[in-house]
Amino acid sequence: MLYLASQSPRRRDLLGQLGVVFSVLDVDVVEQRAIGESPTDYVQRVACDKAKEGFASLDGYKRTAAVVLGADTEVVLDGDVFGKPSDTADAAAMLRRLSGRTHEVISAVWLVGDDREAGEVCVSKVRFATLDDATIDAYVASGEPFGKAGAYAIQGRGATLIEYLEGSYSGVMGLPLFETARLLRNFGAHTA
Ligand SMILES: Cc1cn([C@H]2C[C@H](O)[C@@H](COP(=O)(O)OP(=O)(O)OP(=O)(O)O)O2)c(=O)[nH]c1=O
Repeated sequence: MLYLASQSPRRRDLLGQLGVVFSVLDVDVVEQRAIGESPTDYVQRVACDKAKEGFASLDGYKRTAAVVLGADTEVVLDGDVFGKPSDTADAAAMLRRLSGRTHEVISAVWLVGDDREAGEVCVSKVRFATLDDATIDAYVASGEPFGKAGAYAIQGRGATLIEYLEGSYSGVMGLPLFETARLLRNFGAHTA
């Protein structure tokens, strides 16, 4: 049985696109980058922690045949990791920094089974248009930035801020589907 350890509605929709049957587990992992931890190591670790916490939440008898998927997505600019904005000012500050620049979006997917684990990382580049204060304020006021790494959603109005994307659209949205499908296949997890 495949489980998705995530509260993100985007990840549910994206995993559904693969045609796999899965159940959702609610996990609540503390996302805190350790001192000296690289952005990639951090994203991988958090994805792995989510999958492990999901696996640990299963009743013992369900664990034998279980595969739990955890994922994490962060926006990285100049070595700084932008997670989900804490408030309006934080969201506006992130968008001001992303304005007119190219940043990376790192997404990791991790699978944890009874006695094994495997993961993949996907890095995409996103180029933002130069944004004036009025555009930033209006976008923040729309509410869309909240709950999204880097304070934008490529799948929403945020698309109007993006000049180009080099990489994986689904990866920026939170679950890189090419990598996820390959991982599930290699893991021997059932796909329909
Ligand atoms: C950059 C970007 C991020 N996001 C979202 C994907 C993730 O849901 C979120 C990054 O936060 P995450 O911590 O990766 O995920 P989450 O807290 O939403 O869900 P969970 O930990 O329960 O799996 O940002 C978009 O929806 N669109 C985008 O363009």
